[in-house]
Amino acid sequence: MEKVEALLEWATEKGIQHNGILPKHLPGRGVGVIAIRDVKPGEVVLQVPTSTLRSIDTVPKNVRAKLPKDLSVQGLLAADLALDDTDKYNVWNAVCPSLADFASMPLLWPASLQCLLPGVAKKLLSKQQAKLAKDRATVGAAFPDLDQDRYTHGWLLANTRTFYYLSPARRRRKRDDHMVLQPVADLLNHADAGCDVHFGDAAFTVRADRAYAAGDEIFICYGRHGGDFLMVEYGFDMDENRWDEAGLDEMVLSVLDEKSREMLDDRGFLGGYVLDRGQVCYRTQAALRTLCCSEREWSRFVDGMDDGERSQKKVDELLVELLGKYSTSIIGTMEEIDGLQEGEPCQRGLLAARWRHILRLVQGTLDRLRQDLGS
Ligand SMILES: C[S@@+](CC[C@H](N)C(=O)[O-])C[C@H]1O[C@@H](n2cnc3c(N)ncnc32)[C@H](O)[C@@H]1O
Repeated sequence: MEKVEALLEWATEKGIQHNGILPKHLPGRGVGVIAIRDVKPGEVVLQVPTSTLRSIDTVPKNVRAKLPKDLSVQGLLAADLALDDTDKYNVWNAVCPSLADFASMPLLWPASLQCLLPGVAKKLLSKQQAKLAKDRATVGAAFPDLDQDRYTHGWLLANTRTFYYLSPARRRRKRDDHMVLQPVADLLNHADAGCDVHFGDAAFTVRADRAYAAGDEIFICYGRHGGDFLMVEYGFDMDENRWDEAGLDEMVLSVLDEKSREMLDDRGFLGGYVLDRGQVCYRTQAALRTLCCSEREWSRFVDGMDDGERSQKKVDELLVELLGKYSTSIIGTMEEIDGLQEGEPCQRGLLAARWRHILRLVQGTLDRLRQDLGS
């Protein structure tokens, strides 16, 4: 762990205070941060002065001047990371993942695995691909000699390690312009609940949300993200995630006729169907109800004037039928993944894990519905 020690020495010189914690390699999670003694709830474990951030403001003028103003901040930070040939950030860079370490990101998977992603993840991936292609073309036009892999590496670092910091000087700028990179804090891994974090004008502060024993990993929460988002944006999924959701668009849309689609589109309810650990979303209830009651009754339901009780049994029966079919198709996809040789084991493993988590959500709902229906 010499690199980590060098980073901590460099960080301390820059005024970064770490208290009772240490970065450590953790199986399956790259580098993370662990407690090295018992930590009490509320204790400040890390403080990173805002003077150490890499942001839109620290990109050298010679880089910024060559790039158009409408380039995304992610694209700009990526250009800075890829073009930087000074040794200013060497110690920090040495602890960051290499391009090969990003193998689990679906963006880098072979197309044969990408096409087996769940629908929600596929949509997220296609937006991400378009964003990268746009940034790459813009930066490539200004810096034609820039190596593509170096740019992709910088782009993925910016994608997975930026924080949102509303700096006083830039309050009026658009949301994305507040993305910043910060040393040491960028080593904290994600959990669905984690330490309390606060960005003040002077520093980013991480406080223990609970007691940690020596050896426990210290997490922060990157946001209330479901597994599809975590997989595409960060390259991992979690076995336990209270915010996880399973997308149901393909399954629900496949049974809607033209008339139902029109009714739903008119009221802004076409697509975006999900279920989580507790329930099937209201949008799904509205969509399936178009097939289970009169148009008048449906309008009253979406206007909030009818609780839908009269049509609930029919909706639940339809759901049981659809979720049953969905389970069967997920099991088929998992068997297909199992027989594949394409891509790297970590890629196939993540894809299979994602489907396993979706299947668990779907089957949990199925069990509940069957119990309610007494079937
Ligand atoms: C901000 S960095 C955290 C530090 C990172 N682990 C490293 O090695 O530098 C975010 C990346 O960490 C990994 N990560 C974060 N939380 C994770 C978790 N709960 N399980 C697995 N990987 C995680 C993912 O690769 C993600 O893209």
